[in-house]
Amino acid sequence: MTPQRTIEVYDNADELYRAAAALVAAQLAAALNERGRALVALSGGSLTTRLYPLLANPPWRDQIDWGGLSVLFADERYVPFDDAENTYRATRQTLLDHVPVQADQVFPAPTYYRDPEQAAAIYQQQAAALLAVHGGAFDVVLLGMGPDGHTASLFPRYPALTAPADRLVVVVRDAPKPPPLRLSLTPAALNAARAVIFVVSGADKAAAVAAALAETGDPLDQPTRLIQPAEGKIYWLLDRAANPQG
Ligand SMILES: O=C1O[C@H](COP(=O)(O)O)[C@@H](O)[C@H](O)[C@H]1O
Repeated sequence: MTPQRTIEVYDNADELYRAAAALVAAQLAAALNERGRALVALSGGSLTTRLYPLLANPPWRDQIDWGGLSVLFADERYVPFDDAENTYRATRQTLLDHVPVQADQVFPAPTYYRDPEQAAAIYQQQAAALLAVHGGAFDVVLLGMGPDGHTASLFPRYPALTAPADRLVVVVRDAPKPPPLRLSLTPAALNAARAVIFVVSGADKAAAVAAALAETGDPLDQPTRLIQPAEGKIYWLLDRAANPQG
């Protein structure tokens, strides 16, 4: 089934991120209201500096019953928790340390294992267990996109794109964007979602947005096209600079 897709374009980045905060808060509030709990997968990069500080503050912070939330990461850079590149660290600094979420509600990717394959296996178990508790789906998967079209740590033409359907987490080696070693949820895992929200800002991403929204071309060249939650909705929130139509 093709998911329902909504594209919204905002005049500038400030408006984009405010709209994204409103949408994320509304989706999580609705899930919490309906089921008493919600599962979210968070991404890193610009979302940590632009979106998460908004969610950590009124009015959006007050719309979410944080006690019912479980938090996973769509991807993680394979660096220690105290490394400036670590997404869990950045997310704590800009969001999680500022909202009433307890440590046992947050599931950082365990990048402290010497063997990343072991870390991926453990993160896979955690993701599977959380999905089972949450009815088999994330309530919200929050994604960015790089100028090369990568999303989470799914880079064009990388083996992670064709991971078997029962794999939820993969190790990504030699990523073209540093740091080179990463963990990522797979397309199959990200597609187990009631809502996927892409938030994309900046003129350097307009060409990748055009390819992402196109119906033609090889999806392995454009990983975002593999994100098609059969039972969910997709939102593309763009600022005018990132919109291929301007
Ligand atoms: O490396 C990453 O890049 C993507 C996109 O980041 P952005 O800064 O261009 O928005 C991000 O979504 C992902 O989580 C991160 O690991």
